[in-house]
Amino acid sequence: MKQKIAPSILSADFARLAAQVAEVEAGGAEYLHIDVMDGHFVPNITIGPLVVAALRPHSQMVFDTHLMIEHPERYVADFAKAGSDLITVHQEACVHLHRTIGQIKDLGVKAGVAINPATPWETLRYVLPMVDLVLVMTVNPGFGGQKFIPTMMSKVEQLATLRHEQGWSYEIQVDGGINRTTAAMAAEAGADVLVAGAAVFGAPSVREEVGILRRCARGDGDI
Ligand SMILES: O=C(CO)[C@@H](O)[C@H](O)COP(=O)(O)O
Repeated sequence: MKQKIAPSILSADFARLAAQVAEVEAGGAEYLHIDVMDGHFVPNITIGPLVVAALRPHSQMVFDTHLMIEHPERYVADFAKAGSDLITVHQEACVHLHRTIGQIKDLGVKAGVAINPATPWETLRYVLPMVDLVLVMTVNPGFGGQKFIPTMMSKVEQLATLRHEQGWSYEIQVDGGINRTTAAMAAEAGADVLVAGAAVFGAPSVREEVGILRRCARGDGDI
């Protein structure tokens, strides 16, 4: 299986954001992971729909918007209008998760659901048939450059098994601490989409690192 690579712009040089996005796209990244943080659900504050809309004309990648915000239902329409192709909300931030996922799909974009490290995947049991993506956080959300939590791989394995057994179609995404080593671990567990911030944007060649991570995920070594 060929894993998709989703560079996280959280670790990009924001003064050269469009150029950095172009570099990862030239490197073959399929998704652009856009981390939206509100200073409430997570301690950090990042960007809003204006930045998504500004980048949209510059890229053909799937705009994968990860909302780490409280009351995401208030903002999903703005992010869809700005050009997001996929909007992921946190289970922990949604009082009415089923309704919010339905709201995202009604906007004509793909819907994802994310879980923090302490959240069991079983909490998603009744929304798994309706989501396009499940994001298993492999760090506690809020910051780039944190250490991968390997025990999260059992969630990935169980979600992959359940998908197979039930004939569901969600992609499994991992996010946090993904590098040349952990990319292989996540792929082995069954992850389809690998988010990577520091590993991509901190690399000597941003463009080449996308392909290197993909090859590492496939077990082809770190060259
Ligand atoms: O959502 C988040 C952090 O909350 C991530 O998308 C990070 O941006 C990943 O960064 P690295 O751990 O790959 O540096």
